[in-house]
Amino acid sequence: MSSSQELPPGLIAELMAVPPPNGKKLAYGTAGFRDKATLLDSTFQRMGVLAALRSIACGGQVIGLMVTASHNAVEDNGIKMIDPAGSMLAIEWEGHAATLANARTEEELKAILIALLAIAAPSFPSPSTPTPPRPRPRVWIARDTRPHSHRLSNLAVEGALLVVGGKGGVGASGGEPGEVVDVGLMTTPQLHHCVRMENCRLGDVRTGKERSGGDACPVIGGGPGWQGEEGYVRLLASSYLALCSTAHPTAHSTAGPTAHPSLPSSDLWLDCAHGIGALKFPALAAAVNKGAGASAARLTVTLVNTAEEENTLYLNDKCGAEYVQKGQQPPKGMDGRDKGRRWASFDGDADRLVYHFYDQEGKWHLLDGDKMAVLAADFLMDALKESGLPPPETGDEGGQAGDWKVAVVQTAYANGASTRYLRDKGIPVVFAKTGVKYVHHEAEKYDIGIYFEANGHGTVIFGETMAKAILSHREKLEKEVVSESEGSEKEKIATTRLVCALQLINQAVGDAMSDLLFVEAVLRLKGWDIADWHKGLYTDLPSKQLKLQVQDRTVMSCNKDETRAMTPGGLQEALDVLMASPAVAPHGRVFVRPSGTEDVVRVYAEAATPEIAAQLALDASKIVYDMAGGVGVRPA
Ligand SMILES: CC(=O)N[C@H]1[C@@H](OP(=O)(O)O)O[C@H](CO)[C@@H](O)[C@@H]1O
Ligand SMILES: [Mg+2]
Repeated sequence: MSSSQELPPGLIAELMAVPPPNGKKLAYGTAGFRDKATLLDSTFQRMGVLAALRSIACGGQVIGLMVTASHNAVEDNGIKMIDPAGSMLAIEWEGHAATLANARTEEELKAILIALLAIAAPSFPSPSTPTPPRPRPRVWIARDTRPHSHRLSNLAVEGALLVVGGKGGVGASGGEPGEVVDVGLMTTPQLHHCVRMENCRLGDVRTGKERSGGDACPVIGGGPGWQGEEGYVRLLASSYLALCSTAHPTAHSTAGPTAHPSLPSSDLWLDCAHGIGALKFPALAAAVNKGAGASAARLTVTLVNTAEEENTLYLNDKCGAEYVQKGQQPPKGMDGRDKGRRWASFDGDADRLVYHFYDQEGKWHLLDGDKMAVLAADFLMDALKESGLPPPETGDEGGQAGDWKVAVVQTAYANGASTRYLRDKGIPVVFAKTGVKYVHHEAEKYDIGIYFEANGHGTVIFGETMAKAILSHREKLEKEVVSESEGSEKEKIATTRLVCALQLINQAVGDAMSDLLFVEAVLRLKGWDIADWHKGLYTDLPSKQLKLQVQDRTVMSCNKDETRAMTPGGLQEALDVLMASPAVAPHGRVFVRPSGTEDVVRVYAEAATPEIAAQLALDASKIVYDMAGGVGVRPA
């Protein structure tokens, strides 16, 4: 059993010297800890400690810490942990994070730290099972461009060093100190990628067995040096270019977009939300254009709302994916002169993406996460059908390729029209609670799980069996004697498209830069520009989102997919009356839920017209205000 003697010397004293914020119960929410930056010193230091212990628990694999508050205003900051596979922190450790962050006395700190050490590195007292050597912990820390991110990142580094050792300290490993690397400015998805790839390269650190060279990752297959930020750029640029090159010969020519007016213009306007995307996208675009030459794959990007230096003060201010999607409005820097231009918006840490444009009549349109989910699902289902991929090894004869499990995961916020479109095309749709960890976890249950929350956070997850099947199918096709049949050419193109998608799309987490390249490639392959995409799939039902403050949002609870409020009693019944009214039925729907990232209750309504949707949202807000303890001015 571990005891306080096992704790690194001085650890408790160091943590007691930086107490948690008064009167605050910290929760590790959908996106880690997130609050006003001035309240988080203790939390950052302790997350450094926790990351080192998590690394020991994971056998010395790299654990990531991302310092960001994503789409929140600049005065906020936050920190979230990245597990060895580049995924979000295992849900069972979220509780440990909250207990450690909220510990106020020496006893509370000792209790949680000893418990964590026992989990991370159980010692076996009996001589027959000698305690295995404790792995050397490894922690990588990255940050976004907020003015306070660097200072807070240093606190996390110091916290990690208290456990890892270094600075002359003896690491928890008892032997030589581990490693704490400040990898500096990165987008959140870049750190997810770097953590995943480094652990793929390391192989099983317990045995020290390095993976054979080139096998960068069991899911996306071999490839020279896809580790690190440079590897990230190399992987995305090469797979984007390979995807664009699968255009059917008749559709594209190397003469560039002007050769085929139906092709999208290579011009793209990118609203960077004054965030990290402005610093990181140019390197990716340069790598793309180095390989694109004058071909249709070329990207001519105009950056708007940039962040020239590290401490931007206007992060997400009247711009960025959250502002555009929630407000259904163009970002600053865009106006009616932009008719027909293809615009995209990142959020502050470049893990969310939405598209938008002014049509020739000067009307502004949003293409949100639902539009990307449907574009991706359409494209990948067609590629799967045309690839000739053999059915999964189901053990019984006669399996059909249709046995691969593909689904689009949506949340209650998905526009009803998108759900209808997918189901009408025979593409399975399942629902999950709102929050990246819920939809990501649900998507992992499928061979291809597609999820894009309406706010633009999303990705496509290929299961390992599916990924291996796609890669070996391509290998088989490449070895086949070149057959002139159109069928085999079609199979090759479709299979290559699946491989490129597998490698281009960030498998670890929603990634605005990776998603943008995927959309740009698919638009080129379909010969669509943004107006074609907007009208080529389905027409959104008008919708409206509101949020209001209540005394205590935990009085509200919802059912499994958050489409109905379970408490407070009577509230859902009142909403049902609104939805049953002749003016609203049959398309109108409204739901309310407590936010997991802000101290608000969110309201979403959609209906046949913008006016009905707005009125429905307002009437629902009044019911929430009256029945769930609204504060401030009653909605009117
Ligand atoms: C309506 C909405 O956009 N909700 C967002 C928001 O969660 P809330 O629990 O609604 O605050 O932040 C989450 C983390 O970024 C994201 O996953 C989710 O989609
Ligand atoms: Mg974000």
